[in-house]
Amino acid sequence: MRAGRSFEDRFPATGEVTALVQESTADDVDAAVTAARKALRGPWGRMSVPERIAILRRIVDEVNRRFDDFLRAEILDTGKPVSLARQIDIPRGAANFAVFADLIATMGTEVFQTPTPDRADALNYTIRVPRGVIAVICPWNLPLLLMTWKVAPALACGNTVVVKPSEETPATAALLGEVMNAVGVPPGVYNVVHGFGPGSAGEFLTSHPDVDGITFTGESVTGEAIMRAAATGVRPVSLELGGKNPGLVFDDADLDAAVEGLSRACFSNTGQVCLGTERLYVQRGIFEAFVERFCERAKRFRFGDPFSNETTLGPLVSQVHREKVLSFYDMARREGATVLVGGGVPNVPGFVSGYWVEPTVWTGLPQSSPVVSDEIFGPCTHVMPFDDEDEAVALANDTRYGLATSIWTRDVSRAHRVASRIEVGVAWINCWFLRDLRTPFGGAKRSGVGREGGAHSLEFYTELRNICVKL
Ligand SMILES: NC(=O)c1ccc[n+]([C@@H]2O[C@H](COP(=O)([O-])OP(=O)(O)OC[C@H]3O[C@@H](n4cnc5c(N)ncnc54)[C@H](O)[C@@H]3O)[C@@H](O)[C@H]2O)c1
Ligand SMILES: O=C/C=C/C=C(\O)C(=O)O
Repeated sequence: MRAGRSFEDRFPATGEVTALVQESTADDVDAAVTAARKALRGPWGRMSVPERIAILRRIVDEVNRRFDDFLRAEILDTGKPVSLARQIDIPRGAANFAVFADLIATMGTEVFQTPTPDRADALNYTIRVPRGVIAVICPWNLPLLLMTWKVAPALACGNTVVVKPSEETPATAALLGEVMNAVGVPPGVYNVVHGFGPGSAGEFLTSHPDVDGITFTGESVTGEAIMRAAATGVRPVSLELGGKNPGLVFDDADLDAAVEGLSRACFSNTGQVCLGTERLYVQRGIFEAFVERFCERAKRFRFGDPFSNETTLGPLVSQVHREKVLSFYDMARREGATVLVGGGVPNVPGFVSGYWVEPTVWTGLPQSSPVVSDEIFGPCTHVMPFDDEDEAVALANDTRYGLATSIWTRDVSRAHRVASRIEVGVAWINCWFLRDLRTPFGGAKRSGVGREGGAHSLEFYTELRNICVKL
């Protein structure tokens, strides 16, 4: 790192500055990309697949050995409760490397025997080669999980990476660098640059001509900017973007399970999950009963010290994000919503300057309200009744986004029928965020481009080369 500006990293539960982070300059980004290119041509590029797999497995072990360091860093950056980070963020950070080590160990490619006029035939076979230097641009909501979700398949496939974590959550990407060094990942394979988007490290990286592909998770408008940057030089992108995900509850659903599952979908990680639910549609016959129980459940979340096991809901990630979420809380009120739960800022003793907001449930708004159509990314949801299946599907699909849905019914036929009609990349039936990392993951419509997960990740992280040999 050379001289440049620095920026503050804050603990969202108190607003206290926990670190000063050096902002990478255009020269730093260039040095990182150059190092990544050089590493491709060095020992990493010549390494056999079993050797790479062995390194990936050592990464898993080292992340697990330093579990508590990762846990603490992630909590200080995000403010999320320790119970959540211990169960989801850090284990998944390690698991991502294990899954792609397994995948790459067993992947085959296709072969065709092609008839020729002399009847000797030809063989067409396909090999996968690394795409090259991959830029990995990450959001702040699940920093380690979403970063390793991209870095693991990139490295498994033999690429090198330059990672730009979110400016809100820089710590675990830096810690992972220590892990890479400790387990013998060659220099230049995993690089981290820090900073913001426009006019900073994000833009420097995505517009760098020696980057071969860009994988991004974040907001849809940022995805558009990144796609424009990628157009220069015709670089491929993989985009996992925003959502306004619908949850559907039919009148034959297991109500207890639906209330529990959807309360996680709406509120866990303080609503800052791209797959989370911000629109609930409930069949009219059970509307009152569902809403009553759902609101009761929403009131049971406990704010407090993110490091305490008792805490089930943390603050939002930043003051700026809190202003955005609260502006939607105001708008809902102005537009005449009935506020069933929350709608404001809680008093959290000992943490009064943290970025807290209450879990919030509204009814009574039309589909056209921005509260019902725009991604808020907070612990809030609007609930609306529907009469039949066709109406539920139409309401669910009435959106620019298409990331995920969660459907609750005991009617097996209906469950499959509805899931296949909702325009999303990921449909869950009687569950939410039940992830099998071998499955395709991504969004339809404005929620993204491409799919990552299992073998689907290879579509982005490798280039296919077809070889035709005349026999
Ligand atoms: N589909 C998914 O898998 C998924 C997963 C998690 C989050 N998200 C989405 O992410 C959003 C929340 O995350 P966020 O606020 O960090 O997103 P964001 O788009 O504001 O920022 C994401 C990253 O992009 C960088 N960036 C911003 N502008 C850039 C530019 N012009 N060029 C290059 N880089 C730039 C940021 O610095 C950050 O690292 C929500 O919209 C959420 O739905 C989607
Ligand atoms: O906020 C979005 C959460 C995305 C989750 C994943 O990408 C995953 O589970 O791999």
